[in-house]
Amino acid sequence: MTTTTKTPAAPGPAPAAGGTVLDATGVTMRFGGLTAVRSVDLTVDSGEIVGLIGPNGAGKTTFFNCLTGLYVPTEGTVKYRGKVLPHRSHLVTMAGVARTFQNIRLFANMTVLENVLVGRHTRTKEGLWSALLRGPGFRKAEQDSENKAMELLEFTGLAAKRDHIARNLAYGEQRKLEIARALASEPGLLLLDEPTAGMNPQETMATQELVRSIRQQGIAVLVIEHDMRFIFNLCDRVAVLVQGEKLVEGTPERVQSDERVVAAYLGTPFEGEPGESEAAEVRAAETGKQEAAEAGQEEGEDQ
Ligand SMILES: Nc1ncnc2c1ncn2[C@@H]1O[C@H](COP(=O)(O)OP(=O)(O)OP(=O)(O)O)[C@@H](O)[C@H]1O
Repeated sequence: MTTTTKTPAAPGPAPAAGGTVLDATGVTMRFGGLTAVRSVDLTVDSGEIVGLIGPNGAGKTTFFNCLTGLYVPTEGTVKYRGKVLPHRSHLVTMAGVARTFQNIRLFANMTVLENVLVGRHTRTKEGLWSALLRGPGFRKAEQDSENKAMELLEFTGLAAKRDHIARNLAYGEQRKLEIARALASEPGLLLLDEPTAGMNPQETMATQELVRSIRQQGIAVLVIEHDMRFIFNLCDRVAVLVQGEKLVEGTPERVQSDERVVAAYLGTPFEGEPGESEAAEVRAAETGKQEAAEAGQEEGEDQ
């Protein structure tokens, strides 16, 4: 995979320097009796790449879904540039937050270019009548959109495949196309859900470079990924979710050396882990039983 940066697209207005782009406060998501995300606070600042990691089932994708209007959080608020985001995914995209999905969601039978053009629909102003009449305004808007889509295909290294059918692309290219399509909506914040899943090491490296280039375009990035090397090489800050709760947040160095994070990944309970108090009670009871049994055995031996 190659990342072409020579003709960088200019996706959307560059965010003002500094400041908070995303501000999620107390986000909780319950499904019946299951609390998938519990009171999570997370910010992403302008120009930042923030990583969200955690073991399988930790609640990462559920949290993304709460941020992007797919789920209405049971509690909590999500603000983008100081404004509460609506609970509708297309309105969230219009507000300036775009995302990719863990399971690639392309229009499989459409061309690469068409997929990116679909991503531009939130930014095109031409109405239904203009489209039906195909007047000069519509044709100009269409040409502008195509130019922008082509810039994004150059940017992601897919320009040569513009007329290929999406389903025929290699897996890594499909992931890049998802990113190009998300960028087409001119976001100020891009959420990537496992962008390197299924990629080989070269593709993963190229994706790392692509994400850096996206940041250079003035777009903040929040990324979920299981590939720790990718996360720790790329991110300015990393937050760790475990059983729906934010366990640790900090620089990659700090997170990497936190013994609670290591324990969470190895499946070893640690002090303060959700459910640890119950586990401690069970251990105490087990120890008590064992001591009683040993005492009984000693008594027997003494007799
Ligand atoms: N729509 C839903 N209805 C009921 N339970 C759900 C729903 N979505 C997610 N869950 C549950 O919420 C928990 C968190 O799932 P989620 O997919 O967010 O975790 P994750 O950290 O993204 O996991 P992975 O890394 O494996 O993708 C899991 O127990 C999951 O089964």
